[in-house]
Amino acid sequence: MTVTPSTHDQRLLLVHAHPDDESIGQGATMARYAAQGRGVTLVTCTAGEMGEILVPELEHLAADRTDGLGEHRRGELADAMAELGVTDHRFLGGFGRYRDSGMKWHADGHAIAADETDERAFANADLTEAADHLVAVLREVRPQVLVTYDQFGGYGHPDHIQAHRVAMYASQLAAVPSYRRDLGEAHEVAKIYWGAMSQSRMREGLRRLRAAGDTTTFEGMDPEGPIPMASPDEDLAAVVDAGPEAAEAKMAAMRAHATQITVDGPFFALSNNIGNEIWGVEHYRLAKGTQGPVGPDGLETDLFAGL
Ligand SMILES: CC(=O)N[C@H]1[C@@H](O[C@@H]2[C@H](O)[C@H](O)[C@@H](O)[C@H](O)[C@H]2O)O[C@H](CO)[C@@H](O)[C@@H]1O
Ligand SMILES: [Zn+2]
Repeated sequence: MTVTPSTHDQRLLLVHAHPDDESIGQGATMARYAAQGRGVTLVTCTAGEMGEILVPELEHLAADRTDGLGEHRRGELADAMAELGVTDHRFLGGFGRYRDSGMKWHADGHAIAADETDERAFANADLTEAADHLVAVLREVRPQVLVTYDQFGGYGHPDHIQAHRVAMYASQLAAVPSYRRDLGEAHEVAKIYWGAMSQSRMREGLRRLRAAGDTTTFEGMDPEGPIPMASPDEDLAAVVDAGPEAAEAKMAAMRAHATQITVDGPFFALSNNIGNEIWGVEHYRLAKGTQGPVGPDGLETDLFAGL
């Protein structure tokens, strides 16, 4: 008799660069899988120390002032995990081991991006050393499914790109029995997915926003023109429609990241205009493994399909 793992034996591990990425990218999937009793582990590579601060009374936490934003976002992340029902969260190498590298085009003008000599910056980390921290977690948790960014980090943030590289490299190293036996017994992840945005769904959402008279959200983007950073349908392998409860949990988790996401910002404009259900639908590209049973659209509806 083939013994198939119950949902309680199924484990998903996600690798993200900053607190907030997990909720934005896969918050609904995380909430649904946690509610189903599946194991959900989040590894966050930095504490987001270099982020902007959208809450005026917290501006003193900025990196070039008290540098307290990382600790504050640690709390935001804990609140977001509580909203999603996720109980296993780790910082890569421990809290503060790797620092947010910043971005050159910081919204309020001062470019607080780490330079290439800043050894604390995640983007400058030694790839093998960073991957080894993740090898230890992969060999401990032994997930069947791993989720991270594509090679561009979704939109090109250096920490996202580095998180992709660390996740993909660590998944290979973890599977080699003779590699770093001190980090645990070898484990091969069966399926790896990259979070993705559906070009057709984004186009549909933009059309509805513009039809509802909203010309400011994603200003300048033409619904009939190119949709940056989105994947054509033929590149997608899975769509998780996590349902309304998970969508609400995802929105609550995004709200928890209050220094990064404002409820009147573009993240919420879409749902304010066309309904919250859009947040419950999350798309994926398959980077490793075999696509399991699919629906009429040619997409899996579950990341453990076929396992
Ligand atoms: C979603 C995400 O990856 N956020 C990152 C990103 O934040 C952006 C950054 O502060 C940029 O300067 C702003 O213009 C933009 O609006 C923000 O989304 O980069 C931050 C710094 O590395 C990081 O902390 C944040 O989590
Ligand atoms: Zn990020």
